[in-house]
Amino acid sequence: MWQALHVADLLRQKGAETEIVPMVSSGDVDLRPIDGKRSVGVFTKRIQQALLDGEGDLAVHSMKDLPTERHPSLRMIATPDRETVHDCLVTSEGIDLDSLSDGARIGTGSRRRGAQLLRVRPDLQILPIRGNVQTRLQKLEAGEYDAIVLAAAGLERLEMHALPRVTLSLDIMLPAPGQGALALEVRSGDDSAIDRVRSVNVPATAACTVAERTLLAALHGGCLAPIAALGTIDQAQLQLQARVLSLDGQECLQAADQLPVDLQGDQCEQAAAELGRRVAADLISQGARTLIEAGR
Ligand SMILES: NCc1[nH]cc(CCC(=O)O)c1CC(=O)O
Repeated sequence: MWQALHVADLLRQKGAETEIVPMVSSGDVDLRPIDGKRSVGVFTKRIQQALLDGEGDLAVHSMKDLPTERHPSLRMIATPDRETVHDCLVTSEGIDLDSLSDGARIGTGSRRRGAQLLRVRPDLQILPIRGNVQTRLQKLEAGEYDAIVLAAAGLERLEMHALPRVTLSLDIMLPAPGQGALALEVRSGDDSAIDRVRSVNVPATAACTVAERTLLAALHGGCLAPIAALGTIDQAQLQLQARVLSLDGQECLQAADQLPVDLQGDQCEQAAAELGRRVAADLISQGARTLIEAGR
């Protein structure tokens, strides 16, 4: 809801009025453990169906929840400003990773988060957790876990500034492709929506996230694999760093590369995609496919 209202606000600044159509996704209500096929697209499918059925004209997704395989009748056409990309450790005391007791119970259903934590703290117990941010916080509070890992973006959007949490550094926890960014999707061919929605696109965010998502797609990992990637722009250079891990964190392949981009140019997203493919190829040459297969 926050994200939809935010996009409505951005569109209003560009002179376009909108109406919010609230919806509950299965990711909000299905609390069963994460499982291969069933868990792909749980936060986005319901909303995409509403677009296809004409219940709405614009879908607002968390980009990291949106599978990379595109629907033939839908188009992701804009990526507004990005929130913080980091993950953070949430505990009742606000302690850091080093201060967690030996064998502490960590709630995360994300293989990417679990593997990166185990890489630096092999003693931790990684336990499944599901639901939206509020549900996960309730489970922490109830004592089911000693800590949980959440995206800073979600907490900042929900204005949970008082929540005891520490930011995990990028050396320890590289984010999911698209983390902190929004994906705006419309029906392909809906030219009036496309024109208006394009006006809130931020080219720098689009370039970074295209690189991250192209890498993810090239690895055929799907959104559940232990794959982390982050694109950044510094002095007209687009940089992409990425990691593929074994589930126990004992193996960790890393790659990074960069190329010059012209954010005003119309070739920018193609260049970003090229960078994503290049970094993916590097990881594949190091054996990423085997790690990803083993982690299924
Ligand atoms: N999988 C749920 C989800 N989807 C997007 C966010 C956070 C906001 C974002 O990354 O854009 C979250 C919660 C979390 O991972 O902590």
